[in-house]
Amino acid sequence: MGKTQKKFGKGRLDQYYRLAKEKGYRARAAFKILQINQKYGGFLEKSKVVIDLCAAPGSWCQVAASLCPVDSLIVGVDLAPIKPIPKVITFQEDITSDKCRAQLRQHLKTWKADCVLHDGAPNVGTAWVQDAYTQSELVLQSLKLATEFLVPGGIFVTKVFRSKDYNNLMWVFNQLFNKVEATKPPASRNVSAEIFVMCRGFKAPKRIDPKFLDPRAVFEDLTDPTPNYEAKVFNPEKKKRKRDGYEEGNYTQFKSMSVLDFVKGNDPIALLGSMSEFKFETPEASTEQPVENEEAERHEKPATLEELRNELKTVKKLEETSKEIKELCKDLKVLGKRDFRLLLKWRLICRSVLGLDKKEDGTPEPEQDPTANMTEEEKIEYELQRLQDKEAGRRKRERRKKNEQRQKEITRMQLGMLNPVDIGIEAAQVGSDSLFSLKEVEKSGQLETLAKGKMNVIVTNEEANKKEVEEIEIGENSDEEADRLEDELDVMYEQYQGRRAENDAKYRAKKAREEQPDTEWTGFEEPPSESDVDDDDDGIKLDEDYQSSSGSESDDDHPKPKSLKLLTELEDNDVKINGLSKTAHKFFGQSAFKDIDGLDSGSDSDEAINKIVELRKTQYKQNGDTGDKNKAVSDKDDKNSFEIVKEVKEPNQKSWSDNDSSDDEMDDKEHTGPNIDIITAEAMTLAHQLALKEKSKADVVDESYNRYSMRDRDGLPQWFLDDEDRFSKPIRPITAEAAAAIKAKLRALNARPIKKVEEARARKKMKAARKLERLRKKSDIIIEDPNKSEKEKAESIQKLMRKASKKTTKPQVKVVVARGANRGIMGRPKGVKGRYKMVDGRMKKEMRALKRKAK
Ligand SMILES: C[S@@+](CC[C@H](N)C(=O)[O-])C[C@H]1O[C@@H](n2cnc3c(N)ncnc32)[C@H](O)[C@@H]1O
Repeated sequence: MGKTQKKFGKGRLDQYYRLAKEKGYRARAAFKILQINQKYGGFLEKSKVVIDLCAAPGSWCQVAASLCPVDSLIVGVDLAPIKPIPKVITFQEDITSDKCRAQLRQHLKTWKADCVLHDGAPNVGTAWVQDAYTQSELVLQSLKLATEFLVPGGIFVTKVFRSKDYNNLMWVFNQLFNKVEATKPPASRNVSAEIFVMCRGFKAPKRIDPKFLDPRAVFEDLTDPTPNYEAKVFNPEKKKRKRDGYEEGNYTQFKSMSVLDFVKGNDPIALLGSMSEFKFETPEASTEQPVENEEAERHEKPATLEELRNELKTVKKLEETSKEIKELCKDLKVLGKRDFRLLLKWRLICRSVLGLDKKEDGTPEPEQDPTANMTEEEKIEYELQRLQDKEAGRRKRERRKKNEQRQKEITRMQLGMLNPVDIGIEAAQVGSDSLFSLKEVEKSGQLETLAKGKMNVIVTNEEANKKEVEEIEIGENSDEEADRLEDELDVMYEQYQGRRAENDAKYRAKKAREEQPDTEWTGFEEPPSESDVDDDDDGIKLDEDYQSSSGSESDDDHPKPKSLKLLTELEDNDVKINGLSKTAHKFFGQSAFKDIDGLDSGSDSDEAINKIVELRKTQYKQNGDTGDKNKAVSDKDDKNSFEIVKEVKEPNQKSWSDNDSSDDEMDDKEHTGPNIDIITAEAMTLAHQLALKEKSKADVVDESYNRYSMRDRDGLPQWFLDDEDRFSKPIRPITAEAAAAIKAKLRALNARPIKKVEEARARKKMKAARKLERLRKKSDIIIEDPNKSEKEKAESIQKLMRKASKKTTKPQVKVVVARGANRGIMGRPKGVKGRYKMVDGRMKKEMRALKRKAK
């Protein structure tokens, strides 16, 4: 594929771009210096020595060469190589290096420059590694060279960017030049932040204060010679939020602050989101990144250093300030939602210990018993309210837990994970109360001990209860707050995803794909009726997949409502059908149990299982006898598996045995399943293995029960789940044959002629056919001519054929490249006869670009 050059960025194909091409300038930047030169009285025409700093590709040098007096000296330097320009000396060097200065000196000898031009911009050349300087520093470096090489009264033209350094630079220019003016030539795009500064009348002082040319002094010291950090801590100035970049004076990504600021601050979420570290130091010691301390501002009396130290001591001493909390504070950027929640809970504790907890409106919370001033009746009411709130909180937690459980169950059902545990025994009971529940261990505070390997420590019931009570108490106070914060975090993540979707088309496409239901695994699906497919949206389809997995009988027994929602379906999960739990009922409702009558009538399970075994045996026999096409893929299947049961093939159903040879006979029209094209080496490997019977359907199903499929997603933050989905997936083996097959397939695909070629061929064929037709007609007329003898007729037809088969050659147009002696000439180039066409390297690209634009 040809590399298409981006020509539309910043509207590259503007008039100056075209004009530069026309005039043979190497860059449109040439017009900037032309316009500056024109505005300031044609200083280039009077300059006998010109230095062009950061000159590549060389358009400013070209302009200088054309405008400066004939015998003038023009020297251009750049990090990137510059192709030779007549009358210009160029070399490749970093303008900030001593080598560059030495080389300039060598070229200039004893002369001084009338004019120093500088159009440098870091990271636009090819030498990325060396481009370490910022624009402002580069300007200062060029000024340094200018001061060394300029004649008194000389001119310095430089490019600066609108930034906070702009004023400082202007200040320095004004110290060294008589007239300093900023200008933006029309050729400079409005969208660009660049401005050109015209410095005239170099003062050429005998001694220049090195500070003027020292970036540290110019960009920092001038703005704030003696920063008073202490003042910043105790009387933090209100900073304006910079929505368009880094905070002023803060260009580092790593931000740390005192943990006290976090505890006392009003917006813990914002701090958790923006900071990298909370230090266990007083704010005094962590002044590198002064932050807004609104709390301190709100206080009438700012805390003294001594008070801060005491507060920090108290916080450190707290039992809750565990090792884990300290660890979490060290790197906030890697924390997950659970960690944030821990930190926020811990913050609330610290706040209550420091007596900082205040209501939103600022009124202090009553510190003593709130019922102290109440009447007996009020006390009872208060107590009732408290208990009600407590109960509501408990119910809310329970509800959430139940929902999570339900979600888990749905996922299991969707994955087809039906095992004895799920039949009759609801998975809910296995979750949190199980013996090895880490949550329980964590709650009882034994996680650390377990992690160290001391398994013999046993928690007494009393201790565990005490801890639990404490936890609940803390939880109750902060639960609402934590819920709110959790919701906020979720919203923030959603917003982030939204922003990403806005900017990233690939991401949007991926999300859209993810939202499509997975069509490859149809499970035990019944063929959906046409109306179902047409009417229902994705959500309902999911619902129906789920429904259909319960087999066709269930359809008869319980007529399926059209828009049955999944949640409503599961809400009455406890309902018993035919003495079985709903899950069990669904399991036995699959088509595998279709022919077992006893099941529906509620016969006992032993009887049902006996029937299944019986049925399996007969099916097995049948398969063996008749060599049934639909027999299970492998005979070495596990004895207990149901694969061996003859599959009732529905016309629309696509099954694993589709790759059997019998399928060749299947009518294509009938086959309405998805036409799956094998495009990955993994899939091809699997297909080979299945075709060669190296693997059975059961193996494939078995393999799908891996550590990735049983992933517990409950309570995990979405960002984490997203990451897991991206990176934590099984690596399927591929064989060399499969890889070769896919490669060959792709090669064949690439070798296919593109549509245009195919069309051209067809046109050619059509023309030939038409020509033949015409010939036939003409020869018919000749044959039917009664006035001609047979000989004459034969001659005429032969003549006709000769004429038709004669190749018509188009007159050749000679292509002359406008290079060397032919460059820029008008009229016919020397030694060229006949038709010719002048071309240059750029023309082709330009024409293509124009066509593209016109399109
Ligand atoms: C906008 S281009 C200059 C265009 C030039 N005036 C022209 O008309 O062709 C900026 C140039 O600055 C150069 N540059 C950036 N940092 C440099 C450095 N430290 N030393 C020398 N050249 C540098 C880049 O290599 C790049 O070619």
